Amino acid sequence: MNLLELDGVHVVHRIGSAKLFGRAEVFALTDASLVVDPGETVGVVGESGCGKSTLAKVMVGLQKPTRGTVRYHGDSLWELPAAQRARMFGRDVGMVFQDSSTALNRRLAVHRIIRDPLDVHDEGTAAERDERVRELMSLVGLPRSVADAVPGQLSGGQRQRVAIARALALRPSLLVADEPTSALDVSVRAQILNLLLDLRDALGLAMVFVSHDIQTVRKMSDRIVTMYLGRIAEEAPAADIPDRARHPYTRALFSATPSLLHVAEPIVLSGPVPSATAPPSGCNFRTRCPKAAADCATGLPPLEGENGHTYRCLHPEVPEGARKTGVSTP
Ligand SMILES: Nc1ncnc2c1ncn2[C@@H]1O[C@H](COP(=O)(O)OP(=O)(O)OP(=O)(O)O)[C@@H](O)[C@H]1O
Repeated sequence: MNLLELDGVHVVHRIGSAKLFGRAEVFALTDASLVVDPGETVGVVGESGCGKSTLAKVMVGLQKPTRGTVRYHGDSLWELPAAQRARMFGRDVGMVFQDSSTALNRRLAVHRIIRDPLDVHDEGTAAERDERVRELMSLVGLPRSVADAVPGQLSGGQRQRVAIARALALRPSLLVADEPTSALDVSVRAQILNLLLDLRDALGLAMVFVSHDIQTVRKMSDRIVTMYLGRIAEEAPAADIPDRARHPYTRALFSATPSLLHVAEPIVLSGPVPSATAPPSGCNFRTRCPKAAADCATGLPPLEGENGHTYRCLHPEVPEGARKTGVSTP
């Protein structure tokens, strides 16, 4: 059974006021279907505003889908009673956010922050909780000397270690990390990424790793999902990305880093990213796609592909030819 399954999930935000300038709809996530299996790492990558954080929030139950189903261990989460849903998410899914300086309660000492989920879920005796906090601090490489410090007294890297310890307190099966290193100094990033990899292996965690840094996503992930303007463009085993990528957006994203995708010239996308309030009809990438044709404007491209490598594109790249010549012609 899948650990987590998203089936046709849409998230639409209604913004504005009917009295002032009128209401608008923001299509933050459109028809997202995705499975996370026990023990695997799924990397989610895409430009700013493409819906990565929305997808992460849906996965941890912080965002209710406007439409579609989220199943955890086969149970449809939003059909469960609220208390049961909260218990399930609280216990079995941990989340680490981008900016630990705002995600952690700045008035609480480190040991209280890490202990909080144990208290909320009434886990063990007081002595067992204290012991678990000591164990978690050691697991994430925090010295005992910072147990009484408040977040403001810690370095950015130490704060992120506290956030990771708290997320792991209840021994979750899944850790969702949303840009966990983008607020950190470059020198500290590798340490936190290595820590996440070590913890994943030691604890057998499934992990969803969200980032706009494609190099990092590629290093961390078993499978990679590329997102564009609220939609999943392509999903593939990490070994297929970028060389065997079929969606032009995936290739464009990776061609910006020549060490990852060798093309004669980077594929420069034309025009701005359209607004999420008025995404283009048909394939929403067509207004910037080097391979766009007239048929891309009508209807959502069907999901194509096999063996865990799927994409939505009517004119996909042909990997062999593409590897030799860059972007192939439509
Ligand atoms: N609460 C909200 N109300 C209105 N619009 C929202 C809300 N949350 C997100 N959005 C919009 O939904 C879209 C997707 O946002 P999201 O934060 O998921 O993207 P992202 O890929 O994580 O971006 P970034 O990399 O910049 O964090 C964007 O257009 C964003 O402005």
